[in-house]
Amino acid sequence: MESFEYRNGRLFCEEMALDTLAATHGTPAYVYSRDAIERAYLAYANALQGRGALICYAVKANSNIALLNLLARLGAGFDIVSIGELERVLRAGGDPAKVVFSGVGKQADEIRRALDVGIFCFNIESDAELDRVNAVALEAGKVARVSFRVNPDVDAGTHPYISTGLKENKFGIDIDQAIVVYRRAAALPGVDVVGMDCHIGSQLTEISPFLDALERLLQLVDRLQTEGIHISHLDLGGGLGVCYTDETPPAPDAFIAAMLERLGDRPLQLIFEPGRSIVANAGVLLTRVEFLKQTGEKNFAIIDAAMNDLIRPALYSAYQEIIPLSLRDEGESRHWDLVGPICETGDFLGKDRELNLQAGDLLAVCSAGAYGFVMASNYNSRPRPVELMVDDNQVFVIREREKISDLMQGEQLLPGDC
Ligand SMILES: Cc1ncc(COP(=O)(O)O)c(C=O)c1O
Ligand SMILES: N[C@@H](CCCC[NH3+])C(=O)O
Repeated sequence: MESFEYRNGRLFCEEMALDTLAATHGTPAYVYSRDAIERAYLAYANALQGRGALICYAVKANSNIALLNLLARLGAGFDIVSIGELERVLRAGGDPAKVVFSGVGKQADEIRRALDVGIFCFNIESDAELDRVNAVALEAGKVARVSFRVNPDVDAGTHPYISTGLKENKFGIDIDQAIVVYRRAAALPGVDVVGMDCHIGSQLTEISPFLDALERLLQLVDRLQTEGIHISHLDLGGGLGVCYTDETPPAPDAFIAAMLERLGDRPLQLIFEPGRSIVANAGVLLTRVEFLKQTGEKNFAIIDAAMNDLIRPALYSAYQEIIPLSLRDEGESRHWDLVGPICETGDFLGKDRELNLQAGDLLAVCSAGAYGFVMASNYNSRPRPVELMVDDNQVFVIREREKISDLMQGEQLLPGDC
């Protein structure tokens, strides 16, 4: 996390000391570094320069409109999976002509809205979805540009819950059946077949599964070409991993170079849909130690952030580093389970972490920029945290901390007489 570093024992995000932010804005708090986000995006953009490629940031990873706006200003396109995500992109100044629409269950009103604003392409995931897109487009007097998400049946070597490119997964169209769907689509009047896409999983730390998938897709592109079905773009999805602890995923430029080498001079426009690799290490979750509780068995540090704020540890047993905002010379380190106040045994952000702790200490849960706030909930009626964006020595509140009154918004008591 290059944009986060210790200076004289205090953890900084760019030019802002994080303990100062915690004092001003409270905890738990998500903090993002503008510089880190921009650098991560530019790593892709620079590696693809001159190729006419589209980098469609996967909005699901972190959908705050301030962050989307930063990426839109750099020229990013967006990968969306719902109309809510599309409206965020539009609100953030994103260009609809650079939007791809993924997801297995697009609804008719979502398709209609996406057609209205003129998105780049629908990434279709089934035969039935093709019929729906075709019907909605005809009804609207439009032609939808479509790509088919092919499931290439490759093992991404990642956590089973975030692996998506195996035959047993719900995603995409079986590569062996895809040709039939392409043929059918080519004859439908409401769609224009332009692309092929895949996304084989998330947090991949090796290049080889991507290359395997690409190989299989290219064979299909060639086969379609012999039948007169011309594919003009190839969307290779997202999935590049990041370092949470000791993983060594390829850097975006090495990953892109490997893909480009395999593609050679084929006249295919390339699309990527990175999410995690743009934002994960650009964010931290700040939390405060409320109590230390030592049982005969274990040492628990009860913190003010919980599984509702960051669910990855509970959901995937994901490991995220937890570090102090201020380093301490005196006292001794012990092994702690860092647990939240929620009434669930699974409510932990870290287990067995060696830390020198006292009650009141401030901590940062690292690599929290992706799949952090977006997966937060109000479980146990806990307001969701504030989101802050640091830009050099300035800080901006990009989403206010929720208030207790927000929690009951839209709820109604039953009439007194029933
Ligand atoms: C279709 C699609 N594209 C892109 C992404 C982004 O993936 P990642 O955050 O791993 O880059 C996802 C999520 O896994 C996805 O489902
Ligand atoms: N939410 C997951 C990744 C899922 C990716 C979405 N397709 C995570 O936190 O790792």
